Amino acid sequence: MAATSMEELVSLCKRRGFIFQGSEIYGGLQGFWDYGPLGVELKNNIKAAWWRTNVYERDDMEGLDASIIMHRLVLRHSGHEATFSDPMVDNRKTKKRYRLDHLVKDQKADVIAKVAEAMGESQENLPAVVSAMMKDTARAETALKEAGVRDPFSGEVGDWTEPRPFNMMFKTTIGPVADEDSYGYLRPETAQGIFTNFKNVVDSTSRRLPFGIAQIGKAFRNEITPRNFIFRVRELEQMEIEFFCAPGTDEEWHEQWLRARLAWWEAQGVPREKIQILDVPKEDLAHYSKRTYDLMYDYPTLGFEEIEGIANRTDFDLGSHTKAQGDLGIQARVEPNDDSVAKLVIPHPETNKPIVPFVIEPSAGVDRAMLAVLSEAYTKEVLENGSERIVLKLRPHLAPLKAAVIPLARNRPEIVEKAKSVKAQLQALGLGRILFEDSGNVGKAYRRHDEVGTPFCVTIDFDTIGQGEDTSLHDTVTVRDRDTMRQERVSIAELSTYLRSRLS
Ligand SMILES: Nc1ncnc2c1ncn2[C@@H]1O[C@H](COP(=O)(O)OP(=O)(O)OP(=O)(O)O)[C@@H](O)[C@H]1O
Repeated sequence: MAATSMEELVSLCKRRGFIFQGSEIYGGLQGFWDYGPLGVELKNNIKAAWWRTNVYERDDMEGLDASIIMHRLVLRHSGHEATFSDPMVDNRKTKKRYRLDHLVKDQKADVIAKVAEAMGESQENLPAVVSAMMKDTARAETALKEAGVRDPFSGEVGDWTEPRPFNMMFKTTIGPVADEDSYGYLRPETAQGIFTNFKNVVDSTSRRLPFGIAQIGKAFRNEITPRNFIFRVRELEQMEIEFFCAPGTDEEWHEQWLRARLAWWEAQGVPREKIQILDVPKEDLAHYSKRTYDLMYDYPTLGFEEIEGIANRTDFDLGSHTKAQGDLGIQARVEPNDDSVAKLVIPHPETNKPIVPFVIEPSAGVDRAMLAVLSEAYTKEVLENGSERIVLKLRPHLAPLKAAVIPLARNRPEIVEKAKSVKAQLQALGLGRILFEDSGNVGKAYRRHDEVGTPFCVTIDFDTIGQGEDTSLHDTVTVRDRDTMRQERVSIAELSTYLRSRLS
């Protein structure tokens, strides 16, 4: 089972401390979210699972953590200054601003058909319609008005401007003097830090082709209309791999990474049938891409939307950032670069001649991963007594809390002390966070831990301390399983092995 609406996820996340609105006590800041006590654990677990699979379990990968603020020349030569933009349109009446493709997509079918017809494109191919609008913006303005495109804010037909490109990078001044040259950018993707460090990593690790560099970190995009909870945010986190290979082997590596990434999503509880592979049509490809597979996950309420892009970026990036471009046989069309001081080459595995390698880039969003994982885990069950329970059936390695240790009576020091010592014993296993939970009401604690996906609740009672009716239960605890709700009596001596085998 999975969540059926975004609202139930939003509500659970707020109620249980996964995700809060950023700057909430001052009215909130649109497109920014804060991860609460359980959110930070789930997020860390997702990132750790990704790092384990893509760095530790492979022999052809290195890790990196590059800085967020980058030299403006990096983003100039990457192409972002010129092209990292979304089409934007304003409604003069409401002063609201929209991303053109989102605005058109959200209209009624007959309105979309009229816009498409005016632009001479098929209504089935929205990217083509939008691209035609950006090529002939005067015609686009007329098309928006004549088709009766409504403003989602007011519900009324808008007085639309000509659409224009809006650059999504956040600019910031660096240092105490704000002059023309003292600005940099917050990176809009982590990838550029990998390209600019290519030579450093090769020189310091003696890597040869094929090999990759992995990075997890924040990226910033001034999205025109951030929306749908953490699906489209302005401060996001990415898990990116740039995998370098010899030209001619790129297509095979692209396929291999597609398979590897689908397997990873499945291991996080996101089943194969909930992901569609979009082989992005040639006309919609980013300027650097030879081919891109977008993995589209079936989000509640939203439907199939991108969770990860796997792009063949050819030799465009390193070719754009290298010096001596003319000597290197670069295949992509790159802009001249007179600023770079490094030659970004590596020996060809067969000829040993220095080449600019091709790049395969699997790029996934942490926030969108979190939403998918939460959505898949979200389960509503009707119990035998007719009551309903919400349970997050997260894979144990992702669960924010691995176990809760609950003293049955919080006013009995022997029970509380025993519970604390059991908590310390389990915490020392290094499986993740174990919670000491003395809220007093075991039934309520079970409910709460079902909702946040804690795989096991361990209860310490009078039997545990040898004061129950059955003295043979001395030094045993009750372990309740989240999914089956079955309770088992387990001796404290065996508890570590019991939990370790079920949690790892
Ligand atoms: N604004 C955002 N909010 C949350 N995650 C994002 C955002 N933009 C990108 N991502 C994540 O980063 C990944 C790689 O970024 P990429 O540039 O390929 O996205 P994109 O094609 O611009 O996404 P979209 O078309 O949805 O704007 C995406 O698959 C997504 O998981």
